[in-house]
Amino acid sequence: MQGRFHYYEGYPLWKCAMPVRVMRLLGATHLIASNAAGGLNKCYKVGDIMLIKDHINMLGFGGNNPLRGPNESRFGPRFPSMYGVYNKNIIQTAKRCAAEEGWGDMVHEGVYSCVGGPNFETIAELRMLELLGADAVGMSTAHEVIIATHCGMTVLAFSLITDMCITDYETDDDVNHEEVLSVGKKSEKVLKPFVTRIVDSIANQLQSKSC
Ligand SMILES: O=P(O)(O)O[C@H]1O[C@H](CO)[C@@H](O)[C@H]1O
Ligand SMILES: Nc1nc2[nH]cnc2c(=O)[nH]1
Repeated sequence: MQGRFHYYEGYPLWKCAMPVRVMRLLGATHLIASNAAGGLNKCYKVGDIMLIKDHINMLGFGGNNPLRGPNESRFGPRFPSMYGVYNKNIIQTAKRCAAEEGWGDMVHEGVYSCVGGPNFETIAELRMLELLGADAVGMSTAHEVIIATHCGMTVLAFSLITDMCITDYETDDDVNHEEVLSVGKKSEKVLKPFVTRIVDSIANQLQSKSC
């Protein structure tokens, strides 16, 4: 997909995530999701990549979930497990691909927190997310991953850290969407070969399994 639908645009979550079900029906078995996110982990730098090992779905705490409503059992069960959603083998594959390209130092593993947006978070909200164990924050991905997991897809997701979240009141720094877009654009030269390598590697693994 080029781009995605967001909750803040006014769509319900099931609609934001519907393209994932379409891809599944077309035969896709794996979802590779990417996003732009603000870095909460102080070890991260702008332009780094965070392989998502787990998420905190802030929208879900309030009962807003893409699976809300009658369960479509042709896709999956009513109460899907969310343990091991982010496939550990593929995370290792992605790390290996990064190391082979010499990008090992800029690739981390962390927890993504999904908020509703469209406003960026307050400093107090960011501090809370940090306390909860989040390493990065954004306004997407969790609902797509829930839908992919429900219908049995294998998931890799990663965040491009486009800005570092501000968690102190003594700064004049600010966050803005232009910065997010510009870091995204600049990182294309890393992200394209990174994803291509991962896809090749997954395809090779699948092929050798089927032999
Ligand atoms: O998560 P993606 O769609 O990559 O984009 C992130 O960047 C936008 C904010 O600048 C928000 O849409 C946020 O979710
Ligand atoms: N703080 C913050 N930075 C971002 N960069 C991209 N998305 C986000 C977000 O949701 N919050």
